Amino acid sequence: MKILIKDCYLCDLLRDSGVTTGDVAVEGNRLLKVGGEGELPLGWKPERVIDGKDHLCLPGLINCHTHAAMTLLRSYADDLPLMHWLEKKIWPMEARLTGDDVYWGTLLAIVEMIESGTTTFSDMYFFTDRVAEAVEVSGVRACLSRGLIGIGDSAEQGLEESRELLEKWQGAADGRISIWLGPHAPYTCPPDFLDKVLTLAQDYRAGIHVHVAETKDEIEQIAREYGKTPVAYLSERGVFRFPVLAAHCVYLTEEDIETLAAAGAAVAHNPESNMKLASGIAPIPELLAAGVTVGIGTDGASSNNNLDMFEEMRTAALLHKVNKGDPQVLPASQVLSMATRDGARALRLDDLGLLQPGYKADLILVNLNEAHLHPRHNPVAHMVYSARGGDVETVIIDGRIVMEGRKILTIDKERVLAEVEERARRLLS
Ligand SMILES: N[C@@H](CCSC[C@H]1O[C@@H](n2cnc3c(=O)[nH]cnc32)[C@H](O)[C@@H]1O)C(=O)O
Ligand SMILES: [Zn+2]
Repeated sequence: MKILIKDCYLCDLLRDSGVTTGDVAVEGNRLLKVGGEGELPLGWKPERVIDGKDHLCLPGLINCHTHAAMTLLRSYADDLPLMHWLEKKIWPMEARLTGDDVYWGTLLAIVEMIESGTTTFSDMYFFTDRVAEAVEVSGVRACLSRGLIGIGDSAEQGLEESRELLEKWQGAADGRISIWLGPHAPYTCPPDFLDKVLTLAQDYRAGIHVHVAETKDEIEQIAREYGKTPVAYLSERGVFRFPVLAAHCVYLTEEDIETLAAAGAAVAHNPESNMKLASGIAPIPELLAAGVTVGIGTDGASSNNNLDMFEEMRTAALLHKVNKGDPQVLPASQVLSMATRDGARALRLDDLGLLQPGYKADLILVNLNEAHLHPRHNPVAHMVYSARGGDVETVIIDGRIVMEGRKILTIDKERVLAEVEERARRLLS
């Protein structure tokens, strides 16, 4: 479809040159014209015109790390440290989830994400074929991995399911779905199991999405078992020969940071999950200084407890300022870039995360007609420090209008809420 958004505010994150106003033209799933950049062919006529006045147009936000269906476990187990939370609460409950539960829980997450301006998410969960179905019907973009745990009896099954996903879903839904491999963490993936994961990565040229160095416990456990850091353990197995998305990276040595930088690995920073589980503070300024690509993620809704990337941006900025005792750390434009352009790079999605002609048409319109977004001294800073997910008015993904006037057009939201309520009740009984 040909869409013209008229007279919106635009910011150029590439040049950080402030905010201008102009039109945005979309044709098919691509941006054709953005403000003064790009050309409309002679006689080009839009099929849809959207009034962009008093709205800021941004690239869709990219949630680099989540477990979407964990919306089902939102506030089921709070105020616990990671290992206790996982082993005593979450994993026993997850063992009861069915494929249908995961489908509806994922749809709930997608509703929440679209309503708060997220157009792409990177997921690690199970029943991933059902996650893919939810992505397909909802119109969102996603990188999906089947979480792989190498201890216990589901190890081989997880590998087999990953192979099936790579065969069936890689590039599916008009290219909106990518499949990654998801070895859960160093402490759940012994060396011989990691080797099998890497063989699969080699065969299918797939990337690796893994939790790394999340807690002090993990550092101690991996040191006890292997005499090295989690990053060194993964490195020695050859994990960093592949595209890597490393979630958390809270505890890193200088050498670990060098390893990540040299390998071109990307980090998914999840400040709210790290704060809520009291895991610690990731050395994000150090990673950025070393040239590592850092995206932002919410982690699952059971350790956050929402999927609002506006909140996550604000938390990221504030956390590192107070931690370093330096308000100049992580300025707003850099944080917005982490949630858009850098997120796209972390997920190895080309032509995404910037408003530039030729890029994929994933964009959001944020309504600036709210008290907390006035006056408009600096709309970019507003996005990080003042805006909320609920300010997002319109969402376009892959050139398709997925939400307009805050109404989601692809999913029956009432049905999703009802299904999830009923399933959550059954899970507890
Ligand atoms: N449990 C699955 C495989 C793992 S999927 C990804 C897993 O990561 C878990 N998870 C969620 N948040 C975190 C976190 O912050 N750190 C480590 N694991 C997490 C989540 O509960 C889920 O079990 C199975 O039975 O096959
Ligand atoms: Zn996680």
